[in-house]
Amino acid sequence: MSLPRIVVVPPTFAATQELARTLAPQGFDLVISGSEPAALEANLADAEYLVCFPNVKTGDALFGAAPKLKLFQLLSAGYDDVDIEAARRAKVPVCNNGGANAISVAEHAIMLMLTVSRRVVWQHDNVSNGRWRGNGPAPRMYELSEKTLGIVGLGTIGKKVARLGRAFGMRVQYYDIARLTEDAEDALGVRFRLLGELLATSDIVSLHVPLNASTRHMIGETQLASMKDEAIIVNTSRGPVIDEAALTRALADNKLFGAGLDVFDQEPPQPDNPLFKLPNVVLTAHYAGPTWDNQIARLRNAYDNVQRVARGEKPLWVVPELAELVR
Ligand SMILES: O=CC(=O)O
Repeated sequence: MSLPRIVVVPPTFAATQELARTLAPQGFDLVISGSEPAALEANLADAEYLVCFPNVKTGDALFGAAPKLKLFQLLSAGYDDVDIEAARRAKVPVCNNGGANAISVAEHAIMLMLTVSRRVVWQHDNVSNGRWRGNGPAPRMYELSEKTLGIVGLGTIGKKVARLGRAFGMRVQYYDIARLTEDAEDALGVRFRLLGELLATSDIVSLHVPLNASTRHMIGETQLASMKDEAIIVNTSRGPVIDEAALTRALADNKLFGAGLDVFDQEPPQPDNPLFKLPNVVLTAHYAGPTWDNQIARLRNAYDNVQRVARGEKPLWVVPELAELVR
């Protein structure tokens, strides 16, 4: 009898492909595939499980090529690029990585808060170009301690950011469509605020919402204008959650102290993106997630879910839009 097939589409790094092999559970036929539709669809013909990133092009063609598919297991937290309606038609549950990257993304968010508030890029540029502290007066720099951190989206990642923020001595407030119980808020040390109140009263705002129709451009010109003059905004979620043009204008006009951005409207951004010229931004290349520790953690979670389904159990971390498929 042939073994159940898992198709894994890892990122292109050779080392990660090796990791995908090393961590794979026994008792399965493991196929490492590229993401090009033709090759992938050929590999999917007999596959019961697909483990991949959302850069795999989903749609009726992909699900049609995989008639035995029981689980579409993402290595990512976000699933905004996945064709959820096609998955629903094919009756295949889509699962995310179960919070595997919460630590890496939360640490990255804190790193962006620190590098923006301490003007690290300006300092590095001066020191490494022989200017030591620069030619003019030093810009203002801030501590995190005693500042108010506003977290937008208190899921697994947002909660981790809250804990780290508390460890830095910050007051932490949050906005989410679902409010915690008062006991849970007390245990985490956070206070609920409506979005408008949160934006107007936070020194640092950190975004941790999924991208969907209600979060696209949830931070636009009006919301940016309502923020404190010296506020910092950090985005490690998805670029389109912020109106990038409005943010660029606010930063250029010094309406905000600065921004730390790991995600952009378009990735990679165009070479003439005006954000590149601004002194008050720190930009990273959508690298908040993929630490090596996280590559391991998310493959482990993915394979655990595969084994769960293979045992006849329900998968964990099904995206809410498809919850009815596993009821
Ligand atoms: O962007 C990264 C992820 O969604 O995990």
